[in-house]
Amino acid sequence: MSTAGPAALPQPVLVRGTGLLGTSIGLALRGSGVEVLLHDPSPSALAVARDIGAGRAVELEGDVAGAGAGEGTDVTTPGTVVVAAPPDVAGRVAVDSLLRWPEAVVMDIASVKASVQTDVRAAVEKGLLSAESASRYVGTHPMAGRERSGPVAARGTLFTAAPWVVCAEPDTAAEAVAAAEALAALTGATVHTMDAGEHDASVALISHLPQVAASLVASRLQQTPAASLALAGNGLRDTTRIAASDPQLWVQILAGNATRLVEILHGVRADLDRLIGTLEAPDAPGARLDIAQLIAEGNAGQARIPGKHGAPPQAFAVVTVVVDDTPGQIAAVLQATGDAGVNVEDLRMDHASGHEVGMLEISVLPGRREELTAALTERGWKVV
Ligand SMILES: NC(=O)C1=CN([C@@H]2O[C@H](COP(=O)(O)OP(=O)(O)OC[C@H]3O[C@@H](n4cnc5c(N)ncnc54)[C@H](O)[C@@H]3O)[C@@H](O)[C@H]2O)C=CC1
Ligand SMILES: O=C(O)C(=O)Cc1ccc(O)cc1
Repeated sequence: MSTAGPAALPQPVLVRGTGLLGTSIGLALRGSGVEVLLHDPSPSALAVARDIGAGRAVELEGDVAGAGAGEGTDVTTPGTVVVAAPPDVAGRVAVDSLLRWPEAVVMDIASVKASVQTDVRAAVEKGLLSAESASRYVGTHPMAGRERSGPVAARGTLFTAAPWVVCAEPDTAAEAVAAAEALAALTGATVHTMDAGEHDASVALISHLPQVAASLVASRLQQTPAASLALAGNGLRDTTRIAASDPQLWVQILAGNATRLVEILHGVRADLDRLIGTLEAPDAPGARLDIAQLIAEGNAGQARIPGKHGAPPQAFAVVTVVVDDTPGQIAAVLQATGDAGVNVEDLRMDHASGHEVGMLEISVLPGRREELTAALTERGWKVV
């Protein structure tokens, strides 16, 4: 857990790269009263970020192309630089920032950490940077995002209760670690400390494998007749949501962590080959047990995923209520739930295609299900 207070964040904070993440960081920091400067080589990305209130747009000295949307070359020296550029340029922008502002803490938020760290260390080896200068760099990664990119999709609440990894390496200055922890905490995130290698191995499994799996499943749907797709339920939606992600970003993420991901994919391939073999002869002795084992192993892995806010996994009971597809219905059900004194642990809405009704799924503590079902039924709601 972070111990750094807001004072540990040197201000102003300059965000370099005002896409989805950079603009969301700007919005979250502005919401906490932090002074934020913005820069992006794309004039439109910069102007949108500025216009939605993520900070003050600036132009950088020596940026010959000039972003054009800044309010003149900035003379303010940033106390902290957040590099929120795409992964394949994040290292270069981090080194450039360390050189430009010799006192500033420089952090990046790229999805893969070892490659950015390598770029910073290479600059030291080439004599471009002193080891002391490089110690002002700290790699970080907020584990929050969206399937969409660009500043228009940005949200100041994106990081609320999300994990934010801070890679404290032996050669990272304590003030840089403290600044990163303070920034993450100011956005509402929860700090997790690990080194870059441990981070990259972790995200290969918890982020990069799910992306590949979602893309592989969703790619099967390209030629599927509309009549079949009309039957789709939450299973398909849950397993393919992130298949809508930006290909340009994911090319860089997967290529940047390829070695670690390939190791995991070999394991997946072995399991897949075994499943295919089993299903080719489903009546062979032991085949049913093999299938049951696969599903049970999935149960065991799924049960280990922590709940919201990093809480231990918890099974909630779900109360499903049929609501008309008209304004105010969800609010009315939630009001009735509150009146019954039952806390909503989670909520989702499901629409049956071709029907004017929706299914509101209210997750509650298992011991409260009967009570809520009775209370809602008594108030005239249809609980299924
Ligand atoms: N999209 C996601 O869900 C998450 C992304 N990240 C990381 O955040 C970073 C930004 O990703 P997004 O905001 O999603 O991408 P994005 O595509 O929405 O924004 C990237 C921005 O960087 C700008 N840019 C390009 N070259 C630049 C340079 N040399 N200097 C400064 N800015 C430059 C682009 O013009 C663009 O506005 C990436 O490193 C990504 O790995 C981290 C967590 C989640
Ligand atoms: O939408 C989701 O569930 C994600 O997992 C988004 C995401 C994408 C890239 C990252 O580096 C971190 C998080």
